[in-house]
Amino acid sequence: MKTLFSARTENHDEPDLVEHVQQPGGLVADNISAWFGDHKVLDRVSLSMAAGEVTALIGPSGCGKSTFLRILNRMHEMIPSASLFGEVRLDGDDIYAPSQRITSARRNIGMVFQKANPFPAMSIYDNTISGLKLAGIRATRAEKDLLVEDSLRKASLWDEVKDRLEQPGGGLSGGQQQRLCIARSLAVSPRVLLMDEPCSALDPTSTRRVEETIESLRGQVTVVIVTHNMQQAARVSSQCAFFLAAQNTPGVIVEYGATEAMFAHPQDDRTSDYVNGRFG
Ligand SMILES: Nc1ncnc2c1ncn2[C@@H]1O[C@H](COP(=O)(O)OP(=O)(O)OP(=O)(O)O)[C@@H](O)[C@H]1O
Repeated sequence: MKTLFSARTENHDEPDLVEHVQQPGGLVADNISAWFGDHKVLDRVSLSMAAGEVTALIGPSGCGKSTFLRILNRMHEMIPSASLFGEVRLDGDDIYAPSQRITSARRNIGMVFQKANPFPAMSIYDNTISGLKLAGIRATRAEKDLLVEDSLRKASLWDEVKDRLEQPGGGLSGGQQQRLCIARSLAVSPRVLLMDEPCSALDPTSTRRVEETIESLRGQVTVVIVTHNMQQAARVSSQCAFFLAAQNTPGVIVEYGATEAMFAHPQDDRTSDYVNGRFG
């Protein structure tokens, strides 16, 4: 992913024009435990998410997949009662180290939510680049034009909206709004994109478009996606982690590996039961 724009870095007061290239990052979660108050919801979960690959997190409701995802970009700590133990490293750098700014984690590790959340009254153009200001990135109009087109193309939305970029984002269909949110995340050139059930509110056609978008991002950004849809996990991911929380116990990863192998020859009976729809 290569984008030309000016960046205000955390160490400089003045923006300077840089050729900004962000490669996909390898993400490692090491020994993660998490709590809401004294309710422990994850127990010593470790997972490597390979750079440029798509990793799917699957498992029944309530086993801690979304909590784990939020820990990967420091959103968990926004919940007042929430706490965690363990380490998350992006290409070896601990994102929770005291020297690391939360804004830097968010910039490098973007997130797309279950429900599309564009700014409804803001134009499609401005929605796409709305993350730049927050990320401290400045760009000229010409650079923004390039970035808007590039991001909307990556999100497979450009052809549908190129003639109405000044119209409000809220006027798009649900599926288009979700792809607009993906474009908005991509515009700040993240190294990792987290997706929390991004298709659960979409019809089959929109779901297919989002899956095509995910497929096209392979190699450009590391994707971690939570999904309840086993077919979707099989279609889009190369790696898969199966989470499970047995009754009244915190969530753990039961099995992790190449998606194809996990679906064809699961090692654990519980994985087999889940991927074959026998529970959950
Ligand atoms: N904000 C919160 N406050 C208190 N408890 C929470 C909060 N968010 C989640 N939990 C609890 O943490 C546990 C894990 O929830 P989480 O949403 O991470 O699971 P999940 O596997 O993503 O579920 P789903 O597939 O239904 O989205 C559940 O017991 C849930 O009730």
